[in-house]
Amino acid sequence: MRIWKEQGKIKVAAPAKINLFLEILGKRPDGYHEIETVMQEVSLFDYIFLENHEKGIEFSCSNPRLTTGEDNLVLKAVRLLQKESGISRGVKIYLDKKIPIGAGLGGGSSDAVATLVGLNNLWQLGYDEKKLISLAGKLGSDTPFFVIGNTAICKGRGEIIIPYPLHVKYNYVIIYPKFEISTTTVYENFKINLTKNLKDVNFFLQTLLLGNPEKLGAYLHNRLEEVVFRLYPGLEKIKKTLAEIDFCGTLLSGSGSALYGLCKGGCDQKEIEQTIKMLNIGDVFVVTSDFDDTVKEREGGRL
Ligand SMILES: C[C@](O)(CO)[C@H](O)COP(=O)(O)OP(=O)(O)OC[C@H]1O[C@@H](n2ccc(N)nc2=O)[C@H](O)[C@@H]1O
Ligand SMILES: Nc1ncnc2c1ncn2[C@@H]1O[C@H](COP(=O)(O)OP(=O)(O)OP(=O)(O)O)[C@@H](O)[C@H]1O
Repeated sequence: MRIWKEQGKIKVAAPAKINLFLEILGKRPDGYHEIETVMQEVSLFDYIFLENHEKGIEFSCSNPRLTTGEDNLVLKAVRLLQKESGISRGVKIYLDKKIPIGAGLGGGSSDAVATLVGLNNLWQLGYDEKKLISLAGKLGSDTPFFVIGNTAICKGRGEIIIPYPLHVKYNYVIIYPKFEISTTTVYENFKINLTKNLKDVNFFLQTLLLGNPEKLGAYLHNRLEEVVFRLYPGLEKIKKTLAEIDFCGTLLSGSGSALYGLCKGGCDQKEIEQTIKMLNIGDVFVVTSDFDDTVKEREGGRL
């Protein structure tokens, strides 16, 4: 999370994530699926602005299509912290929504963690990373990852985080076909086939460390693709169209609907962006895995 003060308000940048690898190991007694996934933060952000407010909780959002009721993950995070800390002080929150909704990019989960981090600072709670991870785990399966961010292996239902710091940079182009997919629906329709040859995350991780996209492309893996493409055949067509573009590999992120292409070293991302925009298959986002200094400066450092 990148957090800083701007005009007396606390501003938190909430990054999106993509899944570079996702394997489903089985179904758990609690109804969730046991997964092994490699998540990567990318430079596409929502922004959360927080300031003290004497009149209770005031929440607004730049995207009118997104609920600002109690079912918004930002408010779920506020309620959780109020209960946990016993603080009933008011707060005014504005969500500048840029991450596509229901896209498999973790936007809601990232906003929830950005709210936890922002309030931890505003209310001077002094919660450490371990505490924030535990709180985030109460808000969803993808949420704990965003406390650590960068690159991480996530296990369990996704709440067990193993940081996997990379010192190499990869560039991606994300395509959002402008429709939401329910994560619940996807998992409910997934058919556990235990005979299927499960992919080995360790081999993927060794390749990831090399920093060679030409090598990594063939090892991108998302076990949810088969069920998502069965439910939404149009997405498989988009993936095939993207495969004709000069990427090292293309993959669905999470439960979709967003797909992404892994760019070759030294490729012209802006040119690729223009090419895809002409295909008119969705919104296009050019992103990177390494928020270099300019991005950090633009997004702010830690308070
Ligand atoms: C698809 C991924 O985005 C990959 O990163 C995540 O696994 C989903 O994470 P998430 O959106 O935070 O998921 P949650 O909001 O916790 O769960 C939504 C629904 O997805 C299903 N679910 C989620 C995670 C998981 N490991 N197994 C599941 O079966 C459950 O039906 C759950 O009710
Ligand atoms: N702050 C929020 N931002 C986005 N979606 C939110 C938010 N709060 C609640 N939601 C709801 O959560 C659902 C999933 O939103 P989100 O954008 O996180 O999906 P996603 O990117 O597919 O997430 P994941 O990759 O974790 O499955 C949507 O139905 C949306 O209405």
